[in-house]
Amino acid sequence: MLEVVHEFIEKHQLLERGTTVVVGVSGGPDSLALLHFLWSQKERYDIQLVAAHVDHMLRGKQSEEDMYFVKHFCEQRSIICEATQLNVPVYIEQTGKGVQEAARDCRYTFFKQVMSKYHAHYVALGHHGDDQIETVLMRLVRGSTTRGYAGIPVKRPFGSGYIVRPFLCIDRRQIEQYCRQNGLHARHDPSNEKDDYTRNRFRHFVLPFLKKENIRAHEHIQQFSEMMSEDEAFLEQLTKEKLKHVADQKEGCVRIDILSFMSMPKPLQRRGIQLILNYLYGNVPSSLSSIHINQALQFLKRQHPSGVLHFPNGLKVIRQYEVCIFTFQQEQTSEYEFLFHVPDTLILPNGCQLISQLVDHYPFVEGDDYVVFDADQLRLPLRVRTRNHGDRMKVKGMEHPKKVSRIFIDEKIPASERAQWPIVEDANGNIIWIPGVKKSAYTATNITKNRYIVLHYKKQ
Ligand SMILES: Nc1ncnc2c1ncn2[C@@H]1O[C@H](COP(=O)(O)OP(=O)(O)OP(=O)(O)O)[C@@H](O)[C@H]1O
Repeated sequence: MLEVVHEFIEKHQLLERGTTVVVGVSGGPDSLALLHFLWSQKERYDIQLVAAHVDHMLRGKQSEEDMYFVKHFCEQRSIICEATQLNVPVYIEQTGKGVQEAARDCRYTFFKQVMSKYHAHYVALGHHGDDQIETVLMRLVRGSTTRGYAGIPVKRPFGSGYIVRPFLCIDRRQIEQYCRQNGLHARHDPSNEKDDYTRNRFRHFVLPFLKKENIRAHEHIQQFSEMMSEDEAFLEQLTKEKLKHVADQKEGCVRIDILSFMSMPKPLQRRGIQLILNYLYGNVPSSLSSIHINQALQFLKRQHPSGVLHFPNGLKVIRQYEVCIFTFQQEQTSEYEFLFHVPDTLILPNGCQLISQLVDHYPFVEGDDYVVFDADQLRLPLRVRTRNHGDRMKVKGMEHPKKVSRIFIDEKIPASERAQWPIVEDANGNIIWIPGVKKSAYTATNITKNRYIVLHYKKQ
């Protein structure tokens, strides 16, 4: 086992000579073996060690005992130990995060503090080859991004240096063997047994089958993960270069030229969307998934020239003809004007739809979201646009045209929505309908004909 790990460290340049390594030690077999391994090899690598342990205060007395266990283990070997108790339950209450995510947040913040205190270059963690199998399979089954399918990275930037995982090349069985050979009696975390965590179900049901097929399955999955990471890094770089020509970003807003974007090869389109989302979110929310990337791609491809997609945390994807804008900005001042054919479905920048239909009898539809016109009286084509200064409409049942601005006020349309509200006019420039608000005098009065145009305003 030792040689395999040495080769792996060498291959990925996981440890630089003369540096300090913080080892995250939970007290379980994996991280205890890692600490012991690096301690026994510290002359070979010329490294200083600091063990870092976090009691997440989730398992009462038992997790406190884990902390004393790690401290004692380090004392016996003169290893510096930084141990702390962090109140994860309170953090969960404050943030509403899940237990695993919350514990991880707290732990990683502590690792950064320890790193900075000791000017360390590395945080070494005890993830191993079986963790890798579980992670890759779980992501394939649940769906993830291309970067996600690559699984757990061997080395990634973190704080003032890197997180490294020297044990990804070996599996649980080899670690247990190492523990036995070196007389290491690790602590036992009962939450690893429960089948109510997805990971544990993969561990208990899928892994034994794979190991039976091939005892070295972890090596192959690790190779797959490394190949995926390399391919991904290359394609991401390529995407970044291409994006420079089709997108521009300013003040938390990205604008892309749709035609040029869609002329990029498909694998770059997908990564392009991912990069834009990474850039805008900074920390991509967990509610964002590959489904959103697919949605955005479909949205760019479809026939309709306009519309809005709503993504988590208030991010909007707005399509306006040949341009698509990704933005968190609330106020969209942009005016619009669209031709509105019959029949057609128009998706408006406010996310609502306008649907037109030609029917052969008078439809008895009610409310301000529907309007019916006599097809022989209406001058086509229709247009849908935002309001203009001085707009007036002949309101049904009123003698004089009424100012559109007055109608908005009387109908209590929120001021913030008026600039984006659709107004429908005929080919003569007469306003024939304010969808969802008011009908005009141009609506059909004779109900015995056989050609009517029905317009429907479908709110989100
Ligand atoms: N409470 C903790 N304090 C410090 N480091 C931790 C802690 N929990 C996990 N780690 C680090 O993160 C790695 C992965 O954690 P994970 O919870 O997936 O595994 P684990 O079951 O805790 O592994 P181990 O056998 O090391 O206990 C651990 O191997 C260890 O390096």
